Amino acid sequence: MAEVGPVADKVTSYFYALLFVRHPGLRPLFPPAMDAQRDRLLKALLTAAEHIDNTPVLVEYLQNLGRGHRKYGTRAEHYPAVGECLIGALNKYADAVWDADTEAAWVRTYTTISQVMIDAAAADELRAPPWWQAEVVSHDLRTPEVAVLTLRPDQPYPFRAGQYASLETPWWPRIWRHYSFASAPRSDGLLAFHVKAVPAGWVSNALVHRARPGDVVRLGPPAGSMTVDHTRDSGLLCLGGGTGIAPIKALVEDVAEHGARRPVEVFYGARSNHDLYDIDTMLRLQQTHPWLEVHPVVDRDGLLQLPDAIRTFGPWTAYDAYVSGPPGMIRSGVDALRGVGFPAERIRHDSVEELVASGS
Ligand SMILES: NC(=O)C1=CN([C@@H]2O[C@H](COP(=O)(O)OP(=O)(O)OC[C@H]3O[C@@H](n4cnc5c(N)ncnc54)[C@H](O)[C@@H]3O)[C@@H](O)[C@H]2O)C=CC1
Repeated sequence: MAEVGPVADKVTSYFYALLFVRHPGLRPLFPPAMDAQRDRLLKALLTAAEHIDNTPVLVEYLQNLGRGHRKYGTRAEHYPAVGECLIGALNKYADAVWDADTEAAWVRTYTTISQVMIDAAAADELRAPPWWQAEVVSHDLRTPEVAVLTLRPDQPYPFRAGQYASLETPWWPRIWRHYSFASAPRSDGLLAFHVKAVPAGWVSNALVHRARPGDVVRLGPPAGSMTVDHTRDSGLLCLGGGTGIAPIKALVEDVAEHGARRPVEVFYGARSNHDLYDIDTMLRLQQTHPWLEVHPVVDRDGLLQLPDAIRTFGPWTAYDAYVSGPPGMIRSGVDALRGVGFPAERIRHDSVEELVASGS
């Protein structure tokens, strides 16, 4: 991987060129514009390499990836074609260090990775569709850029509070973006998402400015491990920045449904009062649940940012932490939590790489 890093862009461009020339039938499985897709392949490889010594984490990551690939129409027989082109591209750009042993090691690695993905997809096929269709049943514009959407899936959609789904709109076929569920599973089966239209964000702009009740989107399977362990009785320290409050609200509902009296402290950060678009809901939840404290944190010209706020409260020794929001906030939130003594294994958040890829 060390040789590949500096020429990563070239490797991925060459890989896709090889793939589409040798296997033109696979082109329709990919989005028309390939820029974000190029990054994704490499991110997946780097994530796999990063966790190579932690088998359970790696296997779970790959299983999720395998299940998630069903919605693209990926089948088991596509994997060898991809592997052959990937190894062709690596060979070309890591020429200086490439020999028969290197090739054999990559073939072994790729075969193992793809087998885990293929097996997970096959197991998933027995219990879930590759994707769900979901109708927009309400669309509530909370600020000029933020909409809260409620969707009705065409069949039951099982998920856990704190997870996210990939979503494709009819206006940008084959372009999928991740959004966290903004509610715990509901008895009426409806799903809620908070979406902020970001500059040049095709999917987010379509969802905020174009989607209306009656429109139908597609959802991939649920993913993500920012979930509550109900076997523990530790408190929850939650940092939600901007639309990152969505999964935090879902976690609060989840704790409420489990009836446990664990303390939950929510720090809800925004750039201005106006951007605290869901504060009324959070304060209503606080009124209903004596174990819940909600602290709005509004940026003061960058002087007090959301992660700084946790230093003024505490101690947090009996808490697990949940962090959700823009990638920069997650990074500084994790730093701040480590700074006040949180061990890494008690901090949960979604992958920053996924968020960077999905923030549009
Ligand atoms: N599961 C998750 O982690 C979720 C993440 N998101 C992400 O949250 C983001 C929401 O964007 P906006 O509402 O525009 O947020 P924003 O840019 O308005 O920021 C929200 C809050 O985070 C703080 N913040 C932002 N950057 C920071 C940094 N580098 N260091 C410290 N604090 C920082 C701000 O001060 C503010 O309090 C999107 O990128 C979206 O993808 C949204 C939903 C769920």
